[in-house]
Amino acid sequence: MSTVFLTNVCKQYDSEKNVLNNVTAEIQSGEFFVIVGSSGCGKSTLLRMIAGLISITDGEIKIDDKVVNDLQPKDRNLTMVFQSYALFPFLSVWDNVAFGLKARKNLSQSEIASRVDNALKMVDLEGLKDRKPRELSGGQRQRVALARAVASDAKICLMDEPLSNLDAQLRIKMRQEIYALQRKLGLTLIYVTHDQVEAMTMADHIMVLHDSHVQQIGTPAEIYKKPANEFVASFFGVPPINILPAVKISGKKINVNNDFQMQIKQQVPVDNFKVGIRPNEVMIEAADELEANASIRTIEFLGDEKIVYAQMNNNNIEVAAIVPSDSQFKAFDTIKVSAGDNVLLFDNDGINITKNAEELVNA
Ligand SMILES: Nc1ncnc2c1ncn2[C@@H]1O[C@H](COP(=O)(O)OP(=O)(O)OP(=O)(O)O)[C@@H](O)[C@H]1O
Repeated sequence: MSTVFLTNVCKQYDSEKNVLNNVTAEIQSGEFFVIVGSSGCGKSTLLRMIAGLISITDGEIKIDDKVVNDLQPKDRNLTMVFQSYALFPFLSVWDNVAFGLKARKNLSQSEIASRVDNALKMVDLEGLKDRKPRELSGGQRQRVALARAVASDAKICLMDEPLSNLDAQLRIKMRQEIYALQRKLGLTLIYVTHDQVEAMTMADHIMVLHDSHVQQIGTPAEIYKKPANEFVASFFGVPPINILPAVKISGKKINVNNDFQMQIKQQVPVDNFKVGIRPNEVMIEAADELEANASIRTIEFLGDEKIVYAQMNNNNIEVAAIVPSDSQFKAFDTIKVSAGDNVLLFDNDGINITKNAEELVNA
């Protein structure tokens, strides 16, 4: 077992403001847990506190039933993979992997050799064991860092943006390799990234950090379909969800951005609010200037589909719509924008006030 419990963890560096406030989470043994958020939101700080590399200002970190607040990193039974790989340039691949094991002083030569050989086999690097890091590609260097984590035999592995130095294709490949390795070894993996696609594709659970606070913890599907607030809704999805101001007309009928009216599935408890419409829920049709409520600015061709970016008539708001790639829209066309009823509703503080899909069935 290797479950990590965070309870009201706070961090304050020198300034008065807390970088992190009351972070509480339970990271289950054997799960792939992703911490995501924009640059500077405190992801690395949180990971380093779990590792024991920096102290926590307040709160408690527990691994299984042991409070580890004051334990040295080496006594926490975890391993860490950094963005920079942290390899020794003058040591071979084999020696890089063996280094941490030799430093422990409690392992025999043969135990070390068997662990290193096994780890290199796991990450498919047996053939390159005598090379120096400079003789490896970025992906291979990343694999050496992974082999080090595998050889350590720790059940908790912390990774800080491990793929950010790799090109897009290699990132996808390594993503799959890390995922497979995590599953095979049953590791509790805590993985930091700012990349929402990495988070969505790999995580069992995602923690979204913003503004020094946890915004939401949930499965990828929960985070995408039932975002806690406007920030979370906007963070996930490419292109991002469209957010437009709306007012209630009567019952379930609303006016969106003073550009179009629509029927939604629920009553809204406030008169002014916001509607979130994913680009695949936006409908557009050609319209003459009298009928139109938007005009097309640019179109991006993506192969099977196109993304149309249109300027709404009111409030200078741009809306993105996903349309089939054979549709004939072009820049500067005037169009009529509308939406299906599968929308999210946010109050003016950005809190999601959409009723659950289950409730909507009977609403
Ligand atoms: N040693 C330090 N002393 C003072 N402030 C720090 C220190 N380390 C980080 N910070 C500040 O704490 C905040 C969070 O930093 P952190 O590196 O944890 O963010 P991050 O989410 O990992 O960002 P990125 O994605 O850019 O790496 C930032 O405002 C940063 O400037």
